[in-house]
Amino acid sequence: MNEHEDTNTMHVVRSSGSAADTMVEPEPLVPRHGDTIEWSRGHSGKPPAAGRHQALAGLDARDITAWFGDHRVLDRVTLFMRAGEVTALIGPSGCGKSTFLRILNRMHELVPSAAMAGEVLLDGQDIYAASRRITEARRQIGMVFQKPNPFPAMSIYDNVVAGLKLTGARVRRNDKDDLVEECLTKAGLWREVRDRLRQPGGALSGGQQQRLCIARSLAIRPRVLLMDEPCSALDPTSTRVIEETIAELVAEVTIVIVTHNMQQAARVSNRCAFFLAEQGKPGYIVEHGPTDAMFNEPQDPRTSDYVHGRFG
Ligand SMILES: Nc1ncnc2c1ncn2[C@@H]1O[C@H](COP(=O)(O)OP(=O)(O)OP(=O)(O)O)[C@@H](O)[C@H]1O
Repeated sequence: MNEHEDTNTMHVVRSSGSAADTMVEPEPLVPRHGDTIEWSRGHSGKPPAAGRHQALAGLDARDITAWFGDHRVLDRVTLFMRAGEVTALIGPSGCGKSTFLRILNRMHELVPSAAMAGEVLLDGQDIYAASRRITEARRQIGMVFQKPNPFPAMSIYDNVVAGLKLTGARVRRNDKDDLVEECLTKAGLWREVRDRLRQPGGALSGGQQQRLCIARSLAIRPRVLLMDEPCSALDPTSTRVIEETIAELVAEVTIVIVTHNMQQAARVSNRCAFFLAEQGKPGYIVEHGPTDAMFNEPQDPRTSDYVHGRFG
C-alpha cells in the first residue's frame, strides 16, 4: 500500500489485507488473554462496580487523518470529548463518523488497508504511544455496535463476564455474582433477566441483547464507552430504555455516540460534533459545541440545515 506521511503526522498506523476482509463485521470487543484487571477493593471487599472508584476521563483526538488504502476519509479532525459527558457525532452518511469512532479505541487498525495519523489522548496519555498495548486501549475504551453482538449460545451471566475470562482476571464467584448484578443493573436489564441468568443471551429481544452488550462492556470497567448507532436496529421502546441507560451511565463513564437520529442527539448528548464530507473530499468537523447551541443557534448554515433535516 502507499505510505501516507506529512509534516504534521504524529503516527502512521498501517495494516494490510484483501479488500474482501474489510467487509467483515468486527469481533466483539473484549480484551485478549494476558490482560489483567486490577480491582481496587473497597471496605466491603467487593470488586468495584463498573466505573466506580475511577476518575472520569476525557478523550482528546488531535489532528486525526484516516485512510482506507489511498482513499483519505478524514482530514485533521480535532475534537475534545469531555469527561462525564455524552458527545454525539452527527453528519450525513459516509462523512467518517464511524471511522473516527473506531480510531478512538484502535479498532480502525484492524481493517486491512487502513491507516491513520494523529493522536488520541485518554486522560492525557496517547493510546497510540509505542509503549501502550492495543488491548489496554480497548479495555479502557469500550465499544457498543449498531447490531447487538452477544455470544448467542452463552448464558446471560457468562456474556456479562466474558471479558473477564478472556483477560485471565481472577474474580471470586461471589464477587462475580455481584459484578453481574451491578453491570446488568447499570445497563437497565437486571430486573428483566434476574430469574434467567443461565438462559442463552441469544434468546433475548434485540433491545435486551443491546443492553446485555452494554453490561458486557461495563464489566471490564471502561473509562469511555463508544456507541455506534446503538439504537438503529431497535424499536422505539427499546430505544427509550437505552437512552435512559445512557443518561445514567454518563455519571460514571464518558460516552461518545454516533447517531443519525437528530431527536436522539438532542435528547442524550451534552455536546455535538457535526461532520461533513464534500463530494470526493475527506470528512471534517464543520462545527462542534453544546447541543443546545448546535440545534438552536448554530454558527454555520450547513449545521442548521442538517440538524433541521434539510439535507443528509
Ligand atoms: N472498511 C472499509 N474499507 C474501505 N473504505 C471504507 C471502509 N469503511 C468505511 N470506508 C469508507 O470511509 C468513508 C467513511 O465511512 P464511515 O463509515 O466512517 O462514515 P459514516 O459517516 O460513519 O457513515 P454512515 O453514517 O453511513 O455509517 C466512506 O467513504 C466509506 O466508504
